[in-house]
Amino acid sequence: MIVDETQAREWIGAHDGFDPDTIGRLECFEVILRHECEKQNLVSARTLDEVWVRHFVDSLQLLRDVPRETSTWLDLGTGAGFPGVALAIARPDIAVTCVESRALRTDYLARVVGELDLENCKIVHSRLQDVKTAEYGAISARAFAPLPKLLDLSTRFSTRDTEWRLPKGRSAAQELEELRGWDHMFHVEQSLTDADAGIICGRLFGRKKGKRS
Ligand SMILES: C[S@@+](CC[C@H](N)C(=O)[O-])C[C@H]1O[C@@H](n2cnc3c(N)ncnc32)[C@H](O)[C@@H]1O
Repeated sequence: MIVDETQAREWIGAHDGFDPDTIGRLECFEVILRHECEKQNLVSARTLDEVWVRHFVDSLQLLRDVPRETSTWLDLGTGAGFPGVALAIARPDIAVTCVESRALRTDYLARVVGELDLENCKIVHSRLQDVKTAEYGAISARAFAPLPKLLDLSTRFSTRDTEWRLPKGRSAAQELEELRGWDHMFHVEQSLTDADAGIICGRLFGRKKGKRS
């Protein structure tokens, strides 16, 4: 378990799958995030004492067991940049598309992308419902929507090979247990940043025949 900011930095710095500039870019991202938090409500105030654990590691742990050749990633409701922008920083070889409906947030996200020169990160200002359908190698969503609604909205971006990574906090096991009407190979993985939190991981094959809920 990663419990403090020092451990979080060490975990990221020691990760041989991440870009060598990851720590430096995350430091720049942190500066912009803190500055922006004085102007708009982006993350809960108490998590600003633990940005590296609660946001950076919490985002980057989603790369665990994602095949190295994965080249496209869709992040739903990116908000302050999590997990989408953090993933784009650590993995410049993945084209990350971040969808966010609120203009104040996408203006800020576009500034982050510009200042960090993140050529692999595309910010889409739109409701997810209005985004053009395309297939992605991986899909993530943190604090976006309850699982059935999330799948309803985003299954059109998935193939049978798409890796889903859905941090769900304490409700992960229950949300998965209660999911009905979908063929999937999801399971819950323990979060590295919170002993009580889980991440729904795996693949989605589509709706069960004849089911609508
Ligand atoms: C609770 S925040 C989570 C933000 C970020 N993923 C995080 O974990 O820090 C949910 C975000 O999803 C965005 N959102 C909600 N519904 C959306 C939709 N239909 N399409 C795109 N973005 C949406 C909201 O504007 C908000 O920024």
